[in-house]
Amino acid sequence: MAEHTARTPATPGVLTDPLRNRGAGFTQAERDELGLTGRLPSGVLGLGQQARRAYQQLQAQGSDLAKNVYLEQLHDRNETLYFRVLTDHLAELLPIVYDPTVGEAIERYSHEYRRPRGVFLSIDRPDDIGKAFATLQLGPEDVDLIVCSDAEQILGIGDWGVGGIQIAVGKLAVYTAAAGVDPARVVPVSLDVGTDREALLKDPLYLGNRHPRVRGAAYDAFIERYLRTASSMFPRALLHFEDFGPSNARRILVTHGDDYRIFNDDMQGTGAITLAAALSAVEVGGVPMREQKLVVFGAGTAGVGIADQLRDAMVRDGAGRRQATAQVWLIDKPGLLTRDTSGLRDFQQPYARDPSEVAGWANDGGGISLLETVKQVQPTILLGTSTVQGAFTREVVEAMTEGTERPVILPLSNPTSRIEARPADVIAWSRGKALVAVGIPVPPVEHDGVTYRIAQANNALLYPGLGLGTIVSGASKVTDGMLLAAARAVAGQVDAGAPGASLLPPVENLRESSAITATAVVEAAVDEGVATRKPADAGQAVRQAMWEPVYGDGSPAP
Ligand SMILES: NC(=O)C1=CN([C@@H]2O[C@H](COP(=O)(O)OP(=O)(O)OC[C@H]3O[C@@H](n4cnc5c(N)ncnc54)[C@H](O)[C@@H]3O)[C@@H](O)[C@H]2O)C=CC1
Ligand SMILES: CC(=O)C(=O)O
Ligand SMILES: [Mg+2]
Repeated sequence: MAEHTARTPATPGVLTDPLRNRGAGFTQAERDELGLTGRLPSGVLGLGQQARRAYQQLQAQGSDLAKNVYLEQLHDRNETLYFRVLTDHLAELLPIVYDPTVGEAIERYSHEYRRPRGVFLSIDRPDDIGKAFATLQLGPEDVDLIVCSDAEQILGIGDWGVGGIQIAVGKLAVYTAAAGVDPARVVPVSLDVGTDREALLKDPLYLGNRHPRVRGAAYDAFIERYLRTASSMFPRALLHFEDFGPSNARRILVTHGDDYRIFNDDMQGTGAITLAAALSAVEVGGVPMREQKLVVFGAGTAGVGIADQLRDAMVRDGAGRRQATAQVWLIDKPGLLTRDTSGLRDFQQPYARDPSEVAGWANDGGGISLLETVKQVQPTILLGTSTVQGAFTREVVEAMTEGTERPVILPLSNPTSRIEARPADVIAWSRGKALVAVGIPVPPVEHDGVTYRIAQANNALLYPGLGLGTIVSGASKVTDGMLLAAARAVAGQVDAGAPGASLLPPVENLRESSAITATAVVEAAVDEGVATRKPADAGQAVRQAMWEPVYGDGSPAP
């Protein structure tokens, strides 16, 4: 077979650089100037026309996964066009580029693979971290944000090895579409430490490291090296951690949170968006925050991250710290967690109950159940972060409704196949009393003549604004005060009191909502003394910083 030689016809670089490529959007003058003469059909389309054509092509795809793949290919060809399509149809396309379809794309990564996006760092080649980042050819001032994942706990679907790069890509797409974070200044990273999923290890097409997950000192050293290298090469970058396993997620944040500008979305972002939903619910339900009683079903990264933030909110509302901690009950695989539960993890310990307190509770030998706990405790809030579909049964919801006037029920597990209860069932079983939020987009529910809009308590409603505020303020870290400010800003955008009203703002308004959240975060960063930039008008600074999907000269596209 003939080898390609140096005489192979070249594709002009600008057509293969998604950040600069405009395809048929290049004007004749631009084509001449950029060496594209004769390399495109004669017609010149405006960005709006290109976006309409791309949207039509998208509609022709036969499944959500095919739409995700189509959009990723567009992303790799022309980022401005990709983001124009995404922002024009944000509510419709968020579930395609992000939760829940991104879960499928991750599972299918090695099979659907077209071309790489991001930086792939391997635990087998730790010396290459700096070299890999250097290939980006970006300077110390050029990066605002890096999202990394080691993919041990992707959404609710577990360990997906190198496919986890797509959660970093998806999270970054949302940062840009929802909050205008500049896509030229972000980097998705896969931290490939191996995988424990047999099916991947045996799959001949699997593209990641073909060995079990490396744990212990070698893992910690790899993470530390990543943090050191990323933050010394890109000192302004916010380092977002996504979908790590529970013990690593927490340990990394606790160990390094004071030294690096780290944000863990599954703990902090999820905690803050759930706090926002709870703040809205408290307005409706009338029970003050300091008196809330929270049962967490699924006491992992997200569940305990949320518990911590709700406990802190109770303390700020006047409860003593011990008291507030005692108003949280954690349930995991062994049932209600008590101090004598074996295998209790360190972050669960503060909430473990005294065994004498629950000695008289029903225990079938398999532990104290969710239903028994709800009956005994009469909680005001029930949280699901377990990945166990259907765990919130009719009996559980009815017991919640008997115990409190307006129960707050939050089945937050993703994707759809993992949700603890369907919102329509929760509304029906609670006779319209429950205040509900879930992790994925769901249509409104009709019950007894009322239309219930179901809030999407997904961290995507909060982290883009939080990240933008962190970038605009140049905050040296993400403080609890910034998280609280973000939660309050999100909650402040809704009036949850009207019948059937949502607890959180709609995704349709995400760009505006993120701007409001980012402004509050900038102000909090200044107040907390961590801002390195202190704009006189935070709102104006945020809006000016928001990247728009338009071509070069910034003029609106036809
Ligand atoms: N809505 C949102 O914004 C977010 C939702 N999540 C969702 O929350 C879920 C959990 O995620 P992570 O906390 O990251 O995972 P994780 O693995 O850290 O936590 C899950 C916990 O549920 C427990 N669990 C499993 N089966 C159980 C059972 N039968 N009974 C009681 N507990 C059980 C596990 O032992 C573990 O402690 C996922 O579905 C994820 O998609 C996570 C982050 C954000
Ligand atoms: C939304 C998200 O971060 C998760 O489900 O893991
Ligand atoms: Mg996550």
